[in-house]
Amino acid sequence: MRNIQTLLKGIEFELIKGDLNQLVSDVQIDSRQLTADSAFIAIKGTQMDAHKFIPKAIELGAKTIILEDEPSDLVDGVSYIQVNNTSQVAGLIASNFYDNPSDNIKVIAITGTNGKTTVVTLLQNLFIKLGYNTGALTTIENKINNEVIPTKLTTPDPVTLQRLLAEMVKKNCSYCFMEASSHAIVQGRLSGINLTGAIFSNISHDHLDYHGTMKEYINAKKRLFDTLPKNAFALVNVDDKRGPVMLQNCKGKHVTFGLHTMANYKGKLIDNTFEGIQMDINGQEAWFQLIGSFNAYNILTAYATAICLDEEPMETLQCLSELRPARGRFEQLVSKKNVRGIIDYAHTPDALENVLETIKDIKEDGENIITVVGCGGDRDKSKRPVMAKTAAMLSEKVILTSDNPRTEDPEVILEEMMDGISPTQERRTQVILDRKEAILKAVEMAEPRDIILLAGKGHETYQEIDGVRHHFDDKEELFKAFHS
Ligand SMILES: CC(=O)N[C@H]1[C@@H](OP(=O)(O)OP(=O)(O)OC[C@H]2O[C@@H](n3ccc(=O)[nH]c3=O)[C@H](O)[C@@H]2O)O[C@H](CO)[C@@H](O)[C@@H]1O[C@H](C)C(=O)N[C@@H](C)C(=O)N[C@H](CCC(=O)O)C(=O)O
Ligand SMILES: Nc1ncnc2c1ncn2[C@@H]1O[C@H](COP(=O)(O)OP(=O)(O)OP(=O)(O)O)[C@@H](O)[C@H]1O
Ligand SMILES: N[C@H](CCC[C@H](N)C(=O)O)C(=O)O
Ligand SMILES: [Mg+2]
Repeated sequence: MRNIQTLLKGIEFELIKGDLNQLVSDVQIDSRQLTADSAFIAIKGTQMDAHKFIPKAIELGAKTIILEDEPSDLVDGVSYIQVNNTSQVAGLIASNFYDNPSDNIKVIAITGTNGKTTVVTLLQNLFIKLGYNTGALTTIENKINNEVIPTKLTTPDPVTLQRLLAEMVKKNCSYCFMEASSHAIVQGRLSGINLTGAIFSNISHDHLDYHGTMKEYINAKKRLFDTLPKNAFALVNVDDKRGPVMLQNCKGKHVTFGLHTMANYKGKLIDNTFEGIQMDINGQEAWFQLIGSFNAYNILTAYATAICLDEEPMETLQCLSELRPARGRFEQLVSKKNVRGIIDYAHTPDALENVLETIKDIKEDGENIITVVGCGGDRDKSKRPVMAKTAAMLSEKVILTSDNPRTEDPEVILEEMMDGISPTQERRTQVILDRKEAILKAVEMAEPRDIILLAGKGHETYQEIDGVRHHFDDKEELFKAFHS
């Protein structure tokens, strides 16, 4: 139990009614999770205004309400605290409730359109190898050492995030590596975290449905660096023209990496094969088990981060070279007929282009690429024709199929993808709505040595249709198709 005064440390507020010495048993932003004597933070979200749940919250036992708008009825025995922006202070309140966990664990957050999960996974596995208890918050799952905690978000909500950090501190973790999605940064899910470092991977077309314009999307990512403390490091990719933009108003220690630009950490891709990549990092050559030229960036990022955290260069390289890729990122299966299947989470135009370019670089003449791809519903519609066009430009054959339609009509999503296909490409493009059928068709069409790319769903083990997640796993379907 903590008293309200402790929870509000460092926050501007007004006590409308009640007692600041009141004890709080828990903090929640979701009225459905409330228990007796908890504090409810009413957030104005994108779908609804949680102020309407305040009466329900009190009924369920909330004794403290943190809000923006004063309600007409004030209930006796309940403390009402008014703040400017509940969404932005939720993390601070939760941090105070959990005893400011990020003062006792080094938290490093990575933002960028692509590569976050890969880098966080590399870093967690690297630091475990280096002997540390380490946590990781990723799109795939949250982890405390090897313990898996399932998640539905890339960056947890602000209260869950602080609770997870507190759990990591309890389990003696020295580090937490986490993804900071642009949604999370804008919604203040990271507030209350005292960051040790922030990383920028890259930025390209995504999430314009949410941010509106590329400028706003870039600004969202930049906010992570604008608010970084002086003693933290800011590690940015200077091959991306937005890398230097991230550093413009950043008080932290500026550190750069790149493959093509002068940087503190300089990498060079030497060889790129279906088994791995050979690269030079600051004058030292090493072999890595991740595939694809874009992974040279992810490896360089993990290396640079480790050195920023005072690890020894040779030991770091040695451990990195032993690591496997994250689930659903360029995972390969080869059939008896010698068809290569690749499962990859490319769900943005840039990722799809990178992964296809890399396959083209590695493959031999005469080997055809068959790409199976869809686009998610309730997500940036403007990606749809671009991703279809990219697939058609860089593959011999394309099957457009369903991804996670969520609340949208998958036929409409496919029509919007088809808008990106030119009349000449149409002859090499098929539309098969059922993803399982699409995968079967690709396998049926493939000749020995052809390459099938299943893009967009990577590690996901579900297909979300009308709000319901049905079991679906690209890797499982490909395996079955290869053996049927
Ligand atoms: C668009 C978006 O980002 N939405 C996130 C946001 O919810 P919201 O602002 O829309 O909330 P809302 O549904 O309007 O509800 C407002 C408030 O009412 C509360 N509520 C709601 C119902 C109820 O009965 N009682 C109650 O108290 C909710 O807990 C919330 O605090 O804040 C919630 C808590 O943090 C998130 O769960 C929710 O993620 C939704 C499910 C989502 O799909 N988000 C995606 C777009 C997302 O965040 N993606 C990024 C990754 C993108 C990437 O990897 O590229 C991520 O970080 O996962
Ligand atoms: N550094 C990179 N640059 C460009 N593309 C990349 C990079 N790393 C990975 N990719 C591509 O992006 C896909 C997603 O990678 P990853 O899951 O690591 O990114 P993410 O940033 O975590 O994505 P999300 O926004 O879904 O959390 C990969 O499957 C690959 O196709
Ligand atoms: N984190 C990304 C994942 C997209 C994955 C793709 N399979 C889709 O459903 O669109 C998002 O929420 O936009
Ligand atoms: Mg991710």
